[in-house]
Amino acid sequence: MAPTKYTTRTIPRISLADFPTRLDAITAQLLHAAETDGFFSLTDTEISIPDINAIFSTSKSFFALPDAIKATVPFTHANVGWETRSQIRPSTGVADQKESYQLQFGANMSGKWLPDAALPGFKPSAQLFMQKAQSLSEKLMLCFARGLGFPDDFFVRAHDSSRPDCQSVLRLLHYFAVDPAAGPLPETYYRAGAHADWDLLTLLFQLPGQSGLEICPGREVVTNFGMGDEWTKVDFAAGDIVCNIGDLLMSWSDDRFKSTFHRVKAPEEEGDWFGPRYSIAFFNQPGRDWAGEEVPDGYWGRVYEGCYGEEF
Ligand SMILES: O=C(O)CCC(=O)C(=O)O
Ligand SMILES: [Fe+2]
Repeated sequence: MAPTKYTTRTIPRISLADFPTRLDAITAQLLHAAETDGFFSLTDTEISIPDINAIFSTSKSFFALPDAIKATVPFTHANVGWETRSQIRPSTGVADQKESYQLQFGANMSGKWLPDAALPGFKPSAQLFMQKAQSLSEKLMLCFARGLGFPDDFFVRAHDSSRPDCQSVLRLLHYFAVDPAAGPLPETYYRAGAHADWDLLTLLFQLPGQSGLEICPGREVVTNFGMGDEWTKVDFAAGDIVCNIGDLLMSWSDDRFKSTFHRVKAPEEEGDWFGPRYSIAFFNQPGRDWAGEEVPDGYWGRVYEGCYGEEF
């Protein structure tokens, strides 16, 4: 594989400490990050390192099950369930080298939880973490709504997790180990091929040492999916939550905020992480019945078509 060209970009690290009293300052920092590289990391959030460790051990216990059991909760296009080596990215034309299990809050999960006997405690642990991710996301939604001059609860209502048709997703991810002795990997082998997320906003939980996440901001992309452009390895401290703007917030902000290409590169160079890689994404996606009726006057004409809940 042609070696990747790397460049340094500073990914802002934003503290959410004293959120209610520092709301304006935090909003200004979030807006700056959203307007530049579209990626930032959060520290001092309500999600603690023990919370993150707990969900990673819950996730690992799921992936350790035999495929025959995981296959009893198969992926469907409602974006729930388990898949393995099946997500084909337009950037690579082949499936990502991973398995994932997608969980939602609402009716789409019917039949997609394993029975408790198969994995005791999995469902309450996952649901508790989803509530925490939702609550943190709502803080960011408030800031972005203010920044855009929308009503404070504009994004929160569209992404309300109590809507029966809420589409937000917790995605547990497991990228397979690579044997460094097995020789060079095929050119198309990525753990996750380059893509932008199509949601409002993504929270990414990563384990220190399990590198691979890289970004390439859209305004600097001149080759297909940025494959030949300069990438930046995402660095983060233990407990930090890496966040990125999705296509929906880019469109709702009239392109002011940037949805950025990112990928998980296959390990190939010294210093890369060849072992199994676990990560967790929380995708904020509007309820299927949300139809944009709450967009403030004067704003709607500038927002792209095709960003109603049903179309996601
Ligand atoms: O695993 C990661 O670090 C990134 C995952 C990701 O970008 C995605 O699932 O959309
Ligand atoms: Fe992504």
